[in-house]
Amino acid sequence: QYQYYQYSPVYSAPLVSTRPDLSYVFNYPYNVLRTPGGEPWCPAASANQPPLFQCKPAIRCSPWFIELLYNPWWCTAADGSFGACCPDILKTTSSVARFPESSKLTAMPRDITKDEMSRAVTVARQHVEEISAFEWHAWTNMLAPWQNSAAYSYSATTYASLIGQQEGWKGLQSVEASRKLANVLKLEPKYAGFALQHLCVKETALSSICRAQPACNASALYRTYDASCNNLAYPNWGRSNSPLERILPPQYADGIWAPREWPGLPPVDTVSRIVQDVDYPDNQLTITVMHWGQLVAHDITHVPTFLNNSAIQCCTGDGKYLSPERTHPLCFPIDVDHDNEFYSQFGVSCHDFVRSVVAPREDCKFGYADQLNQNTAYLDASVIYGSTEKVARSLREYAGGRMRVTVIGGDYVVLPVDPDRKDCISDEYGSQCFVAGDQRVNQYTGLTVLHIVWLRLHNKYANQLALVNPQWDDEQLYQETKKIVSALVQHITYNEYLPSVLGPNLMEEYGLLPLSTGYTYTYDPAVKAQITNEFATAAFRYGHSLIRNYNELWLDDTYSHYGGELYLKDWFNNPKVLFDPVIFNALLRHFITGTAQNFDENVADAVHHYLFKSPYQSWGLDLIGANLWRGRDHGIAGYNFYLEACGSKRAANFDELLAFMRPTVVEKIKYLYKSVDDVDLFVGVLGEWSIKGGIVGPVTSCIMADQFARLKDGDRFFYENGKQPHSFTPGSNSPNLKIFLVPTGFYSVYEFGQGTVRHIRHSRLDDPQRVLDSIPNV
Ligand code: HEM
Ligand SMILES: [Ca+2]
Repeated sequence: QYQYYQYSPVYSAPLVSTRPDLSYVFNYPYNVLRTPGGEPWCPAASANQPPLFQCKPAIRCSPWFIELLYNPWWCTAADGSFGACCPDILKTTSSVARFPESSKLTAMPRDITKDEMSRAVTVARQHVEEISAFEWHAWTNMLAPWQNSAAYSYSATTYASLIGQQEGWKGLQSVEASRKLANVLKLEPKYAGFALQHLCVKETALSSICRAQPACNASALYRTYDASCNNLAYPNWGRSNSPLERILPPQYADGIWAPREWPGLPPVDTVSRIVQDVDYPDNQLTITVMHWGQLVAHDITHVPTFLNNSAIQCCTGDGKYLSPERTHPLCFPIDVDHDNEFYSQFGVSCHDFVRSVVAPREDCKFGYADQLNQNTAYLDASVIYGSTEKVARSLREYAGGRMRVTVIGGDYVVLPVDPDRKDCISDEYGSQCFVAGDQRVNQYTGLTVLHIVWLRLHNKYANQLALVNPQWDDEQLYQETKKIVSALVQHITYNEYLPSVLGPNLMEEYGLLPLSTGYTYTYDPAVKAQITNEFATAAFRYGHSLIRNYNELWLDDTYSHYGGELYLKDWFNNPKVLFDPVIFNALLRHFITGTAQNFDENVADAVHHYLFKSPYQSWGLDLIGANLWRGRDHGIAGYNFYLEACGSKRAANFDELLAFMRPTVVEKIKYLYKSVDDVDLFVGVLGEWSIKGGIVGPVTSCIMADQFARLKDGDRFFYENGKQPHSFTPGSNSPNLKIFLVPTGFYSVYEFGQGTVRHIRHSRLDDPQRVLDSIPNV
């Protein structure tokens, strides 16, 4: 029943390997290293034999989980706990910046006159006003998705916040003006988006759309709410509501913003139909790997969709096309094949889909469209605290450094409920939505549970800090706690999550492994810690393959009372069950013991056919189709181009893809795509062979490792970063200091982060009961 990862027969190393990997560590003759009594022991430190091995609490050896699984090397750690022998990481060096920004500026065919420029701007503005006017038309004709439809829930979790909307309308003006200019200059699509970058928006009537640079306080001890000023030279880098970065230039049909759509490109529904729901539980990963991935995704990226007065409707309630005059100009509905095995049962031919918000370009030049990231790009726990000052402030209690909570029955603590947010499905309790640092908190019950755990953890630490630091006021308690909590989120991600996904070799190569002791000094202000479009739109959506259809509910800690299943498809955008502590605890138990689905091209029906299904419908939307369509909406180039960017040769034909992708996928797509260059990037993400020791494949891991190297080396506040005014101080045994320092590497989350679900692998490395015991109630 269990599947092992499928490694490529041909291919097993990272695409570009410029530095030695750590595999020699595991060729170490460990089985000779035993005491005469047969007890395993760890070799002593030795100068000529780095890296040094040590017996540590097992969780600190989690980057080497796979090696430990096959070559168990257990020992007793100094604190008497169950330990493992693994290398010490004393220094990391990153090979980040693989994708140096290549200047693709092409010459302008001729100069443009002031008059032509201002005419283009005027026409663009008129066009944007017409779009706006449609809103009024939609409003008066009651054109909006029905509140109990999948389309409505989809919009509820993806629509733009107020700032996102404002930036979006600015971005739209710049994009529309670029389109007009490309027409005036008769620029070919291939060059238009580049040539126009010679022209500054600032010098036109649109100058007010350009974002100002905030003034920074270089000695500030804490992160700003919106991540501005993290990079002192480029204070807008990684800031919320700024444009995504790109690894490769886009391939828009018109060179500016028309979706990647040309003759021969197969409909995304046809491509999505190669995906099936086959139940292969993973033999190594708990379902927490899936959840943690989603939480990380929601910390670092949220590309919202357009919205004005209300949610935008693109199809009728029963999945048919609207007439053109009733279709919103920012709709980009998905065509469902008439012979789709699933949707044809319900006569569905149209899936709601709204285009992503575009932002004014970072340099405020004209040119191709870049999409907006509404969240802070840094892994700074914004998923818990918010990505803007307004949201962050609305979540604080303003007493004792704590966050607002809802307390039910005296001691059951959940997230605050927002009486103004009416977009969740819930009957018994009315429409009750939780609020958190990220807007998508209600998307799925499991995700909401993680939000609650972290909220409680914040308040637990704030209370502890207040005890040892009675002189601290609310502000200092909040900021110090937030600093510790964001350090934990980073540590868990780099110590436990990423090694599972990328494998230890790539972790080493990109300098991503947490140190065993001391600080890192790899912070480099030239590293741009923005999220890449390829990462958000394709690579990091790999996690959709790990989703399972249901959670098993065990009602007590001895796992003897089974309470049935909680089906994902029944609980989208509906947090109602979490008002019951029994369900909350049962879900946590499942996080620890339940398996994720195996990573492959099979995806759970819960998201492939029932995404955002409401209780009043028998079908939902298709996340796989949406991922593919989103890639085209963002103009993401084909998989083949990323093979090249990651250091390989482009595949000349479909057979050459077999070195990178599983034959089960290649055999199907070769009949769908005309050219191997057309294959959508997300198809490659799902279809690639796993790299050794990791989950994802060669190109996906290349895009992901680059991203997480940016988020480490480009983050001035990265928890391990030393020699900064805000750096954590090293650990100390002094009782007063112990709590509020996160000494880099000296403590693992195991010792420090009691109360977090940070349990990535199966029980070999950890004791589930201990994790459960440590989840704080308050
Ligand atoms: C129950 C689980 C999940 C559900 C229901 C879900 C649903 C969604 C939806 C509806 C979108 C927006 C699609 C679009 O319109 O483009 C999305 C985007 C995304 N998902 Fe998931 N997802 C889940 C789990 C995950 C996991 C496990 C990961 C990663 C490990 C992940 C990573 C992402 C990323 C990176 C995006 C793009 C976010 C952005 O930039 O706005 N998701 N997901
Ligand atoms: Ca963030």
